[in-house]
Amino acid sequence: MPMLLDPSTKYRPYTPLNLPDRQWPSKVLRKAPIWLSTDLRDGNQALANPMTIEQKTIFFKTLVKCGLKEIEVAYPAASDTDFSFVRGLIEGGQVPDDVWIQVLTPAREDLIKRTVESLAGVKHAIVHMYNATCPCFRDVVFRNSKEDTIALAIKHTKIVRQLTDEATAKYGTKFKYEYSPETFTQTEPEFALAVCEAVKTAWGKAGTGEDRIIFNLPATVEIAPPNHYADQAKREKIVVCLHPHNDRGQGIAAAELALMAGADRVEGCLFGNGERTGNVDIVNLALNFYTQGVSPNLDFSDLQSVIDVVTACNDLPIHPRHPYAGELVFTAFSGSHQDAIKKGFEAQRVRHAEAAKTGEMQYWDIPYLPIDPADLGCSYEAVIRVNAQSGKGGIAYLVQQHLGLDLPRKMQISFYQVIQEIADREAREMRVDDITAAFRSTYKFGGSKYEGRLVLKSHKVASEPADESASGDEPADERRLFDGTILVDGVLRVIRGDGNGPLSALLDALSTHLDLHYAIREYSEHSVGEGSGVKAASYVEIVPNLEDAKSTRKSAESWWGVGVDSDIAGSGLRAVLSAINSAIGDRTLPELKLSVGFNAKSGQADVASAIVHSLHLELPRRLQASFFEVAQRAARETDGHLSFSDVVALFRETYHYELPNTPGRVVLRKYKMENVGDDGGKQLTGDFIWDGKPRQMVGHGTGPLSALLAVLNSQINGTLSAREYAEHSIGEGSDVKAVSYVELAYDAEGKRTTAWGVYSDQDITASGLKATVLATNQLNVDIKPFVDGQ
Ligand SMILES: CC(=O)SCCNC(=O)CCNC(=O)[C@H](O)C(C)(C)COP(=O)(O)OP(=O)(O)OC[C@H]1O[C@@H](n2cnc3c(N)ncnc32)[C@H](O)[C@@H]1OP(=O)(O)O
Ligand SMILES: CC(C)C(=O)C(=O)O
Repeated sequence: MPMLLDPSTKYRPYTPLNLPDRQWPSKVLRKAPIWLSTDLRDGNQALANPMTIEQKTIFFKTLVKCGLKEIEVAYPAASDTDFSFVRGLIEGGQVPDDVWIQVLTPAREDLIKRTVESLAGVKHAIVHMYNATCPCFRDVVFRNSKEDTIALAIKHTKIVRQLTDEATAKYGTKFKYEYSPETFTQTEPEFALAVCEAVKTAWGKAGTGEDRIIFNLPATVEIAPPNHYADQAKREKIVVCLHPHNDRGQGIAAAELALMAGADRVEGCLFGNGERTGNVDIVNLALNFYTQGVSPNLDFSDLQSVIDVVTACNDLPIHPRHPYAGELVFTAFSGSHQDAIKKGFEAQRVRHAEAAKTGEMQYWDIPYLPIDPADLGCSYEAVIRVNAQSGKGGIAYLVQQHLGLDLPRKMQISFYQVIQEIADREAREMRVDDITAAFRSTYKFGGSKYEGRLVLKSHKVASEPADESASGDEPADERRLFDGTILVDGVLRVIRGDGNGPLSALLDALSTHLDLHYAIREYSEHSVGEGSGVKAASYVEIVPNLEDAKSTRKSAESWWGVGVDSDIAGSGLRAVLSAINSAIGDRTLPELKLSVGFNAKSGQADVASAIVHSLHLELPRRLQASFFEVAQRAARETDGHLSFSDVVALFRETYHYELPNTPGRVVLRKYKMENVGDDGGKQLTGDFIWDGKPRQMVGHGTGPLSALLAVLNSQINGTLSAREYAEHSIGEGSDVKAVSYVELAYDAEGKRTTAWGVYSDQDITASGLKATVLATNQLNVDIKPFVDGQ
């Protein structure tokens, strides 16, 4: 059947009230009403499977926890379950002293008796009686005249009065009386008033404060706009109570307008459960007050646990778009919303910091979010969710929240394209984990799982004065020398470069050693974290290094990279490698080939690469230079060529590195290192072998090496001194070892000779001492003759 073209032939419009001097539309709500939850009655009676006693008990406790002080707990005459539930609450002492339980009864003597019986022994109770008053019910359901209807209400009010007086005498119960002209909204207003007047007289003890009679105005069926309902909510020394239903979807509006018109109390259910389209939603109403800065006197700070109880007990879901409580209400998918929320949070942070200084109010003012989700116990996790409708702002917000990285605007755009492409291709929402994983793998960021083809293993950046001759009148900037070990497709390589800063020095090294020619177009950085754990985050945009600076700057192609490190130069270097990893894709990189000797093509760094790759030794720069000379000499002495393994074998031989039976005139067999004095001085007591003879000797110094040098210098003519010392670890976990590099200078008879010692040991002090002994044995030291007994 089609819908009617002229519905006026079937449906009568409501009759509006003519109140030309109504004032309430300009009133503002500044105080929350008295709340009554009727979840356990009106809500319960509307369920396909009414709640069990256990469910009602859990629900009741939740309502008490939320701060409800008046709770309609049952229609006790309806069923044994409802009656027993009320008895259980009272006998089990589960009703707090400041909570009034309310019970509903129709205007029938047998049912009123049963109802009041259910309340035996309670401290505070509200008996709520109803009879329908509108023409349709008078004519059809009760077949009563107006007079009969009033008489019914009077008679049964008197019965309630008598029974409650008896209960008060017996148990000391304090009662309130609530009367509902059911179907109030369909009743002639003047008749509803007449019934209420008659009931008030019949009750006979309506007073002030707790003795006020409650007149409830049920919108049993919502039939008119909310202003019409509000027009009827006038007050006269009574509690005017609202009981809105939601047939026209106006329950909230009707309650708010009627409160503006002067009502005092609202009956409703959590999340709007109840007959048909439900009762007015108490959570929604209460939080509307809250967001106007008015305390609702209810606590929904753990809203999810309330949702869990209510949905389990009612066996009804909450719509995902339900105000305040729906799963999606604090969620923004669309780009412009996300962007506005992100900007809103940033601006609010600044505004609140300022207000904290001046003592001004820190108001909540975030686009699209009328309430702080945190006030309801929700995290911001769900606020911004990403799908193909989302923009850069929301994605950047999630990266900031979850990785602590505040991406520069252009990088946001670049990463947005990555996410957009995945979301579109896979036609699905991108969860936070998807986004952070995409970020990590795009920028090779965050640990070995996301490593790229180039990985920075260790580096040093040194400075040296720039070439003065080239600098004109201005003082010359310092040049930076980059020395690093990087993993290139799994092969450790030493690379070196120089530039006017650490990043350009790295780019120079990549250009020299790996044929990668890029320039930096944009760079920014910020700190991450606070206090001693603070780190630096750097972002770079690289472009191909083209012939001229202008084309380079204007390049259409660019790649972004990010790096985090406790050291700001380190974070920049990592950011450059992150960007380079994106730029190279799967392009083939030049392999490490050694060519030492005649027509040599390999430099010091290539030879050092062979050592770091095979032995994991990151040689100090001067040792690289020294060993390079050794290698070149060896190449000249052979056929002019050294293979990769020849170079490694040559290193081992030259420095007796990890060879058995290390030869030498001086051997340190055992030692003991002790702290002496108050200034951190060291005393070394060592079992030595000097020219084959065992000797125990003691030396003092400011550290272990100087204590050893003191022993050595006491036994030789001339002086040994440490020129350079370096150390690093090799391996990981329980296999970790320390390797020490010591360069000694020997000054004797006006001549200086130098030599390196390299030693690895699980004990870092031992590695330094033994490297020093090895260096000593490389030098032709003049050992003093031993005097017996020394
Ligand atoms: C709008 C609301 O939400 S009102 C509350 C509605 N809630 C409920 O009805 C749930 C609980 N109700 C029940 O369990 C039952 O209906 C009971 C126990 C109250 C009564 O059961 P029964 O005696 O079997 O009657 P029934 O369920 O058929 O109710 C209709 C009778 O009550 C009468 N009635 C209905 N409302 C009222 C009232 N407020 N006052 C007096 N009588 C009433 C009807 O006129 C009808 O009487 P009739 O049999 O003489 O024609
Ligand atoms: C009994 C009354 C208050 C009622 O529930 C209604 O009319 O909706």
